[in-house]
Amino acid sequence: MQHDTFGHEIGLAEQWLEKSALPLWQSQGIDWEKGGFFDALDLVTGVNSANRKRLRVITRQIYVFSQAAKHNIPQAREAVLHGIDFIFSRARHPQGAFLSNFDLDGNAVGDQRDTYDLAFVLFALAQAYSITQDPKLAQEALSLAAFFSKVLSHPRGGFVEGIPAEKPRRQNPHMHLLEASLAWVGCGEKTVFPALAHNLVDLFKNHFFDPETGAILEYFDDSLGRSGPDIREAVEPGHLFEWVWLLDQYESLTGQTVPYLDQIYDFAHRHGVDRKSGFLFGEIGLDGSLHDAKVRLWPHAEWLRAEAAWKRRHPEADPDRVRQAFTALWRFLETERSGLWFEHYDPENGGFQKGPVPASSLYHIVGGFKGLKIWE
Ligand SMILES: O=P(O)(O)OC[C@H]1O[C@@H](O)[C@@H](O)[C@@H](O)[C@@H]1O
Repeated sequence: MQHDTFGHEIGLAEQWLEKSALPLWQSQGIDWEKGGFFDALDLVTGVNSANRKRLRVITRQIYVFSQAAKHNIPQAREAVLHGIDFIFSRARHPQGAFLSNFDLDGNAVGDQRDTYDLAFVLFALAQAYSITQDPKLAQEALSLAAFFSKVLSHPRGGFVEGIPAEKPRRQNPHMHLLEASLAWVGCGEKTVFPALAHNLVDLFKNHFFDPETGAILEYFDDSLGRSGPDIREAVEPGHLFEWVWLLDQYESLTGQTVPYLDQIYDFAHRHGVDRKSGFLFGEIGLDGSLHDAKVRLWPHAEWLRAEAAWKRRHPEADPDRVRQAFTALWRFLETERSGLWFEHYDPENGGFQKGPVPASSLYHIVGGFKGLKIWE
């Protein structure tokens, strides 16, 4: 039915990406001279406003430009190779894996190897592999996966937070590791990554997911339980939708069924959406109570791709749910300079906050829009 194909939204998304965001982030967001990508652009001038570089952003921008390269956007492939070059030449740690933080010149700052960021390295390698088929990228991914299992795995299940291993343990790095594993499954890897994906979904089922409510908890103790004074009972609606999308991907890539997906989607809708503003809440409790109404852009991009996946799973579902999520995301993009965005919304403090525009969110926006099947 034409009415449900979201042609209007797809048109807006493609136009925003191709005419505004990608040209701007290509000209202002890549440090061709000193390597890597800039961490944030100024909301008004559109030039770099950060004094650091981060592995997280380098890897996420590799995803953005890989998607753009598949759509033949000029210089996108070069941007991907530029990012990969930074990871291999500047970020490699002598004892294995990759460092997280750098100064503007690309010199390492500190010694941290962060599990969340390393999951994104695996993800970025898959993205670059999908456009180059370079076997070196697959070898690097397999050796990083071996580092995960030999060095980062936690004796009580899952993975430590990094080296050094911070507390509390979180579902978040595991979620992104599942995303990375599925990206490699999508590239045709048949042994290491399908097994890792199954292992992570088991972990999800046994620890992160709360079967009584349909919620997903964020923080855990050493045994991935929830006891101890430091373990906050927090649920992030953005992550609920992110898991809906990921578990849908897991089902279609592995053929396994995930019976509790509907429960998560229902919990997210029942408690995660602020009916007054039309945005998601930043954080809620296990009982659905409001913890924090302040919210970032990225949860809305995850909301959009979850709704788009949901509509494909349930063709009879109300298409307005997809439009509602699109509208929420779109409102973050309505800045004076198209291609930039407001990152923070605070309903108690004047709505959108006019701060620096973090590069880390472009990955979410592209992912959200791709959920609508743009560029296909
Ligand atoms: O490092 P920044 O830019 O804050 O991004 C980090 C944030 O990214 C998002 O994708 C989510 O995974 C959040 O849970 C995370 O806190």
